[in-house]
Amino acid sequence: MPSERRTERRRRIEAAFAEFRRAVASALSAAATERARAALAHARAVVELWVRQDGVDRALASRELGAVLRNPVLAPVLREALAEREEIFAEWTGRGPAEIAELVAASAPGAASLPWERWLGTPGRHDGAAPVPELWRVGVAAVDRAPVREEFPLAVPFLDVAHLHVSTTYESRAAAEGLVESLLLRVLGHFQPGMVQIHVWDVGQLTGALPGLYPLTRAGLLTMHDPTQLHVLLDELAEHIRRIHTSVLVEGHASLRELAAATGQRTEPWRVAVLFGHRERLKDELHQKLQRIARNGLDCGVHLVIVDIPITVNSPVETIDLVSGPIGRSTMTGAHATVRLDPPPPRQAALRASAVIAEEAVRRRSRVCSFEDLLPARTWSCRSTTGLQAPVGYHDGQPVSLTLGDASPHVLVGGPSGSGKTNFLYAMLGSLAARYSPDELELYLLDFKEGVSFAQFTRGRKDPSWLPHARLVGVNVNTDREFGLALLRFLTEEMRRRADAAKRHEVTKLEELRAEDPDGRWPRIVAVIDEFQYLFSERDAVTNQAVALLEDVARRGRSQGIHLVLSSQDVSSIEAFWGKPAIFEQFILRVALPKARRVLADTNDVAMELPRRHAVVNHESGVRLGNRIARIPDATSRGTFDALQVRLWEMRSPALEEPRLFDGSQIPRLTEVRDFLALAPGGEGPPVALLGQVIDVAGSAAKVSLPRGPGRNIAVLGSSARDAGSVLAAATVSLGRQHAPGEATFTIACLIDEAGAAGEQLQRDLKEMGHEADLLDLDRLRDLLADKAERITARLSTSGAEREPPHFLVVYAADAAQAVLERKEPGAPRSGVDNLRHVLRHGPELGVHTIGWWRGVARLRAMLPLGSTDEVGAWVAFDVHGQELASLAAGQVITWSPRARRGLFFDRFEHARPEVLIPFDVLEEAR
Ligand SMILES: Nc1ncnc2c1ncn2[C@@H]1O[C@H](COP(=O)(O)OP(=O)(O)OP(=O)(O)O)[C@@H](O)[C@H]1O
Repeated sequence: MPSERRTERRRRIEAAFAEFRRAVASALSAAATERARAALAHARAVVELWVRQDGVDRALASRELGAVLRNPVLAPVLREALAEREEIFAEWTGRGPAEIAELVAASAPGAASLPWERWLGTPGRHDGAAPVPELWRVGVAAVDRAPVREEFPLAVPFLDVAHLHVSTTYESRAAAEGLVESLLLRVLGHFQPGMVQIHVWDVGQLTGALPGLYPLTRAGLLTMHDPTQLHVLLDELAEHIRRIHTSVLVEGHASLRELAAATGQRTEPWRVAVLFGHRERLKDELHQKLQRIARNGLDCGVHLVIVDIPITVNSPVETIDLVSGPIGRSTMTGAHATVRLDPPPPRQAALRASAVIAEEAVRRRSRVCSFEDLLPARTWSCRSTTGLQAPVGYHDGQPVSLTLGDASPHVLVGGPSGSGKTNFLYAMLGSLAARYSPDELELYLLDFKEGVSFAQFTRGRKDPSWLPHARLVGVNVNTDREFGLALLRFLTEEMRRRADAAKRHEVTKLEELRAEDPDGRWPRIVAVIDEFQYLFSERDAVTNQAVALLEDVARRGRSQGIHLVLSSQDVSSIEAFWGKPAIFEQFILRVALPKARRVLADTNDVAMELPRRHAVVNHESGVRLGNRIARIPDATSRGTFDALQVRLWEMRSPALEEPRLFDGSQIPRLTEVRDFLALAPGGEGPPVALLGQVIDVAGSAAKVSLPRGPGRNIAVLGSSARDAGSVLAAATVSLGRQHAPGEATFTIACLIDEAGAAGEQLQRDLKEMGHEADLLDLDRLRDLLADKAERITARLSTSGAEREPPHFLVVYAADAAQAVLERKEPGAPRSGVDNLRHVLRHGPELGVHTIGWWRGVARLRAMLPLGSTDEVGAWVAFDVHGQELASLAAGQVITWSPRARRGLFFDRFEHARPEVLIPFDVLEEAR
């Protein structure tokens, strides 16, 4: 039945459809659940992403996201985010802010971080020598996402380490000005007035910025610059940076900070330039100038506070971006902390404080700076490794320093008589001596002035103190230019010693040597020669030698830490100086006193206008750009240098010896001379006769060695019985000191009455030493010579004759015997003169040495074999002119004009040329 089948089919179809719908429905419902699940997961993932992106606190704070987050369905996301944040901040919460607060308190002491109520109104005390605060407080900050909002102080690095860049919105500009004013008040409150100078430039206005600081303008501590003249300010700053590099940072220090750390003093004030812009880029040229200052300023104490001037700089800059009023961000705290600036001190308090600082600055500046002001807070705290630096005067209350080092090794000081050169030298020496200990600095001081202006440095009759740094002090030397040569020779010798030591350590400079040999004693040496033109006062050998030595010291002293200070009243006429560029070019540092001529460059006439008691200190070879004018305090009145000297003297090491004194007016005592005291019987080598003192730094004796060999006799020439007697006595007594009694024979012959007393004194002296000493008259001398000549002949003809003890024959006024000795006695083989010649010629080989005084060169020659002078190997001449002496010095030209109490000494075995001798004081002394 077809219809039943149809029905059945339909039912099956319907069932199949029903089944299909069910299946479809079921499939559809499953898909919906999955979708809902997926949607929830997606929603949570998205919310988590937002939370992670913005931070849970920001997300909760946001109206939309906050509502979403509070949906219970998303609770796990919030829970997890909060837990995670707690975990992340666990280290920070409670501890972090406290640690920062501690750090700020330590790095920003006093006015650098304390609330203004604690310090504002009192001028700062720090002079810049102590470490500068590393941070300066500007406000507080808090980490945006921290679970607990905890504020911590925000302090920024500033002086010496970073510039500050502030950018504002329209509504936060006032807050930025408050920030700058507060920061500067902190800086001004920390340092002594004058140590910080502020320059303000505001593109929009001539005045108006930083009103709380206005009173500072009175004292020149704040300068408002013309809005149209930014380039002038930038040029000034650039020039200042250049000057610091060329005249202050000259010893290899990279920055003023490093220099202050090395030397213990800060001589240059900081300069802070505050620039207010209006968010527009500067013109290229200005932008580049500013970039250069930013790049180089920090090392030279030049700091920028830039407000609203877009600039990219390649040097440390802290940035504060103010977004709304005092709220913003800083590079110090990063992108995740909000900064809130401290409110600035009330205007009236700021004005009062600025007025107090200005007053103090004016007071300090107008106060006549005293010698005391030149002295450092801590005596002997500076190191001279890289150079010497010391203030010598003041300009506007700021110290003006002088630097001796690689870049400015030597100083030339000039000024007419009475202009204050001596006073300047005292100020300089006092300032140096108070800073550097005697292990860091040695002084060699020579004064060619008539008078004794350097006598202060040595022990005096009333004042037993002496300057511990002084190793040599020369006074009354104006007639003996050789003292200058002696000093220069000593310096060249010392340069050689230092160069040798440097070579051994494979270095080239003193600075490196000190690093390689930290236990060695390598002080810098400052050698002062006052009125040095005396050295070159004649066209003679002394001048030539002085020029050569000076050139050497000037050129090589630089690297060996040896510095010359040459001072003169008339520098202009010193031909030997200006005619030798190799010398004067080394004198980079020039000091000109009022009306000094030629000390500075020819076109620089500033010294002509200089008031009394001032000096121009110029570290740039005298060019105008290098002028620094300083008022020099009184350093010579009682209670100034002398008081310092007593203090330093009391601090000296007990091992330190007194300085050697060159006193041209003093005659050295034989018995006090080191070389004499060192003599004793049984010494090694041949006996040595001491004739007097030569002019050298060691105070050495003029020595003649008397080995058994030809020519070893000594002649003293001249008419002065006193001087000749001194040489004869010194030679004989010193020989006596080297022989035990009986080991040598002494015979004294006194041929004129004038010398009688001296001969008798010498005999007594020898006897006191235990020696046999005959005192002969002319007749006995003739007999002795005859006898000696015969014995000498006999011994010469006997080979292997026994060695006899030495015999010293001392003859006063030997020429007086000529007439008598020339007479030939009947039956005698030779005349007395022949015998003398024989003794002079052959005696020394057999230990018979004659020490004789002849009252003139011709008189000596008359008693020597014709044409011969070989018998006289060593001589001292007193009032004899140079040309007469040529024959006794192998024909060399001798320029010598006799001077009172000075002899010329020559030992042809030892010397290339004669040298000056000071006879000893040998009288009235118990030996
Ligand atoms: N800066 C100063 N403050 C106070 N007194 C000073 C100062 N400079 C110099 N004098 C005084 O002026 C006088 C002359 O100074 P000083 O002797 O230093 O000059 P000088 O150039 O060395 O002169 P001369 O070459 O004639 O010796 C001295 O009495 C000195 O005390």
